Formats: sequence, C-alpha cells, structure tokens
Amino acid sequence: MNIIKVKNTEMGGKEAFKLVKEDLENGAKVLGLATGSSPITLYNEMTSSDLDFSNITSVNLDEYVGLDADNEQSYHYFMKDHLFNKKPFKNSYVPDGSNPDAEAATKEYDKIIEENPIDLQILGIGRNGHIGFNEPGSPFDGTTRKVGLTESTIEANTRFFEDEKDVPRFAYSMGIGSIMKAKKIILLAYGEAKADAIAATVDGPVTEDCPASALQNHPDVTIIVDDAAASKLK
Ligand SMILES: N[C@@H]1[C@@H](O)[C@H](O)[C@@H](COP(=O)(O)O)O[C@@H]1O
Repeated sequence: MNIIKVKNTEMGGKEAFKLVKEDLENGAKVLGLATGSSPITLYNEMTSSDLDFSNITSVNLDEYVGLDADNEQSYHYFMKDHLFNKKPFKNSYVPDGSNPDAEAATKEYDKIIEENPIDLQILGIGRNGHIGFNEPGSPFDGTTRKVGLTESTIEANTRFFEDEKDVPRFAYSMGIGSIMKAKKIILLAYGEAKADAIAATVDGPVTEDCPASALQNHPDVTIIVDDAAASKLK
C-alpha cells in the first residue's frame, strides 16, 4: 500500500486529482466513484479542471434503499450536485435505490460493473472500516447486495438528515469482491475519527472485522490521509 500524507483535505484532493489525471492519460475509461465528504475536494479539482469526461464512464459504489434520484439525500443527487452537473460523463451509474426489488436492482448493477470494468476506484472509509456500505462481517468476495447499516454508520450519516429517524437503514452496495477487481484504488481519509479505521486497514490483520483490510491483498492501492487520520499508524 502506498501512503501519501497531506496537510489538509484540499491537498488530498490535489494529490488524488494528479493520480486520476495520470490514469486517464494512460487510457483509463471507467472511474469507480464514492460519496461522503472525503472525495469532495477531489471532485472540486475535477470540476475546476479542463479535463473532459464525456468519454469516461462512472460507476458509483452505493445508494440508499428507498430514496429516488431526485431526493436531495440520495447519492444520485450528491453525485450530480458535486460532479456530474458540472462535468458530464458518457454514462454515470449509481445503484437504483428506488427499486424495492433487491434481487433485480443488485443483479442489474452487477451486470453494469461486469460490462464496465473499473480502472480506478475512489473510496472513502467508515469509522468502522467500511468501504462502500460493506459493513464489518461483509464477505470479501461479495458482489452487489442489499445491506443493513450499522448504528455507527447511521449515527455518522445523521448529519446529512433532519432527523436520525430519516436516515435509511438499508443500502444497495457494490461488494468487496467487485471493489477488489478495480485495477487501481485510491482511498481518502481525513480526521481523527478515521484514525482507528486507517490503522486497522494498513497495520491490522486482514479480517472481515475491518472490511478495508481486504485492500492489503490488492496490488495497487494508494491511501491519502491527513495527519489526524494517520495518527495511529505504526
Ligand atoms: N457509503 C459511504 C461511504 O462510501 C463513505 O466512505 C463513508 C464515509 O464518509 P465521509 O467521507 O463523509 O466520512 O460514508 C458512507 O458510509
């Protein structure tokens, strides 16, 4: 794992952008994208750049079950707001949270991932080490599935909703197996709340207790962290 320490989220966005740009110059055609606050400075760099994404496909990690694309709390909306409205992609895929048929929604998404193999996957990380919405205990060979969110994730996401009871309890998430198939992975983590998760990801045992520890088995992972998130690394 390649670890890049940065002073702040702005510098993290710039470092990540350099890697994204380099990968696109080397012919990458499919970007795996993530939501949450961590990738925002990267998306700002992308939108203010002169890069053209109209030939690039994006595949997002996850979406809340029960929220349709127009819902302001949906990940569809987040991606449009932070990236796609300003930089349109050729195709942008996000799991269909408005489809109550989990079997159909997840199968459809696996087909999309299969048809659009991910060149570069951007990841954030949850406080408990989750990636996408793959909470602790998620199988390392998992594909897209409906997942229940843990209390700590619900609590962390409450800040985006008016009331904790409005936070969806389920999501459709790309599985760890699909994430691991990406050719390259960049994980972004900032702040003290991520320090334990980053230490477990990098220095801990490879275990389903920390979903991101699976990344130790991936050949091309870059982790971009600020001092606080890196504070518990060995
Ligand atoms: N499903 C998302 C994850 O993909 C994201 O990595 C995590 C951390 O978000 P943040 O970057 O805001 O800390 O939040 C959610 O759980």
